[in-house]
Amino acid sequence: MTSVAIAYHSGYGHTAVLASAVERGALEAGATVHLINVETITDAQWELLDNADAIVFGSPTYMGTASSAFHKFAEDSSKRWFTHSWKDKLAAGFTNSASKSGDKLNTLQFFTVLAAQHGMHWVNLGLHPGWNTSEGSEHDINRLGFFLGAAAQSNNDEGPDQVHKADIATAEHLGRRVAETAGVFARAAA
Ligand SMILES: Cc1cc2nc3c(=O)[nH]c(=O)nc-3n(C[C@H](O)[C@H](O)[C@H](O)COP(=O)(O)O)c2cc1C
Repeated sequence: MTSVAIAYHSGYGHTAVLASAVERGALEAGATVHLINVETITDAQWELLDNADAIVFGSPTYMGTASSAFHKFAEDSSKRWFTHSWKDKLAAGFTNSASKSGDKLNTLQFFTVLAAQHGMHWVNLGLHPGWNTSEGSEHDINRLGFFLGAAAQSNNDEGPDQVHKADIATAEHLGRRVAETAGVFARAAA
């Protein structure tokens, strides 16, 4: 069985809803999943990351990049960088912000650079863009048309219970895809 860890931060709960969706998707695909809030990460949870086949990074987009709590986690991960202990794990990512764009791409790109610094292999979203034809709608999966990872948009005046269903479905897809890809890598290595 493959192991997927989700290392995420959420200041106000919206990104946490997406983290749970990634978890559901990975569970559906048969992985063992560990959901880890990086703001309160413990030594035991660092070990779960060390033992995972894949780590999915998740953060809200704050001021055009990942949150400061996520950046602290990224800096703290430099201890693993020294020993290359996350090398050849899979990595993927998701983010959420109030605006349709909101500069979320920069957050996903930051995750890819973090993954590359660790020598990890990036798993992209693997979906065509939704909501980009006359017959498309905001209910399409991948409605915001990202490729690098799962991106969500949550209105500033609504709570986590209103996170868009299409964005939740997109995050579930990412979880499934990461778990399935981890299975492919595990079989190839066996
Ligand atoms: C400090 C701060 C900076 C933000 N910067 C952005 C931004 O750059 N782009 C954007 O679209 N939304 C921005 N937002 C809105 C958040 O991304 C949005 O409220 C998101 O749903 C918060 O996720 P969370 O509930 O998981 O913390 C910002 C919010 C805060 C608190």
